[in-house]
Amino acid sequence: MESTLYDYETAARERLPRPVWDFLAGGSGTESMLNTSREALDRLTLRPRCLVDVSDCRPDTSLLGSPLPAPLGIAPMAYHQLAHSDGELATARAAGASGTLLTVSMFASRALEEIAAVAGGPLWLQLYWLRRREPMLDLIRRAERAGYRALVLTVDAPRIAHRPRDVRNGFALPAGIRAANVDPAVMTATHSAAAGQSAIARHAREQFDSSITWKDLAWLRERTELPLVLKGVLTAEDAELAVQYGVDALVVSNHGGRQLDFATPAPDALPEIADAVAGRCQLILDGAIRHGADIAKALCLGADAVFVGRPVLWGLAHSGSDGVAAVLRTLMREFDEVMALMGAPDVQAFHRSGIARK
Ligand SMILES: Cc1cc2nc3c(=O)[nH]c(=O)nc-3n(C[C@H](O)[C@H](O)[C@H](O)COP(=O)(O)O)c2cc1C
Ligand SMILES: CC(C)CC(=O)C(=O)O
Repeated sequence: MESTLYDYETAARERLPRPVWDFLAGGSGTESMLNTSREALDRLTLRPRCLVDVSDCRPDTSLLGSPLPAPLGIAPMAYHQLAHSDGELATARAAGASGTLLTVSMFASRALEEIAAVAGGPLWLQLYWLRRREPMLDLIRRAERAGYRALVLTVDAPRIAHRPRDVRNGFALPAGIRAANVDPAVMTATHSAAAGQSAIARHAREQFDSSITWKDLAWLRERTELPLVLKGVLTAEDAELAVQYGVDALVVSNHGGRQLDFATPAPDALPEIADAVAGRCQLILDGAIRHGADIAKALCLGADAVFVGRPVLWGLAHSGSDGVAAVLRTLMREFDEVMALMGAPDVQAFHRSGIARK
């Protein structure tokens, strides 16, 4: 197996058709944001403590009541079948092998129930807010019945941003890959794009409800008992509102550089958000998590856990379920080592004093 996550990236780039690679790897606008979260994490150095008993490091934790083997989950990503024909089933099997949390995208290419049948770890379901609310409520009911443990509403995508690679490639979903869980009547335009258009962006323009506000969140809150997570929050102001509206966790995220160009890099936004919520809801950081040390840095900045995105798709493209399992194992092995060498025997031992800025 490969030794770092970047080895899987190389393999995935070699294996995948160019337009698919560009869809997975690409960003919005000038693509300036593809690197900013990485740069923000790289600016942080770790401040280790010595002579701490680390003979029995405990990386385990819990998110919204679900025990996890490490403060690590899989970010929601659409259409895993683009990377491997087994799609989300392969991802769920790999995540389940270690009990890792998998967030299933609203636009998963396998059925929610099929994914639940093979998953050994906790599952959350991510939603975009559609103009037609019934298909969304239908999905929520199905997720509740299938044992999903939380809903993740993505709030940084009232529309899908201009992504130049997809536009250049006229990106549309290949035949045979589709959103397996959403009423086909709502999945307009995903399989054909005129030159100079992205089918994904056009679909979102036709079907996403860009008029929703905090009031609608209250409407959603009333319709499900599942914990509610907002993904894509980047300011203390919105974090405060989220707490007031009864949100249980936030994913501090700039959507992997795929939405607002020139947004605050998520690691830079995290401390003000952690200060604002002061433990009233749990916090997850996503974007550019590529090494176990990034998990440690996120915890020091105030996160309870991180989500990893593209590396999971690299693992899928490399070797399906085995590749995803290897990506997760690599991150956990690296985190375990960082814990020992940082003098942090458990996840509570990470504080802001554990990092310095270069
Ligand atoms: C191919 C792809 C598809 C994605 N699909 C979704 C999605 O359906 N819903 C969502 O909330 N975020 C989606 N995201 C964003 C991820 O959840 C996550 O925020 C981002 O990928 C994290 O950055 P990383 O890839 O650098 O780890 C997607 C990202 C990628 C790369
Ligand atoms: C199908 C898209 C709406 C998902 C995606 O590409 C994204 O959220 O970045």
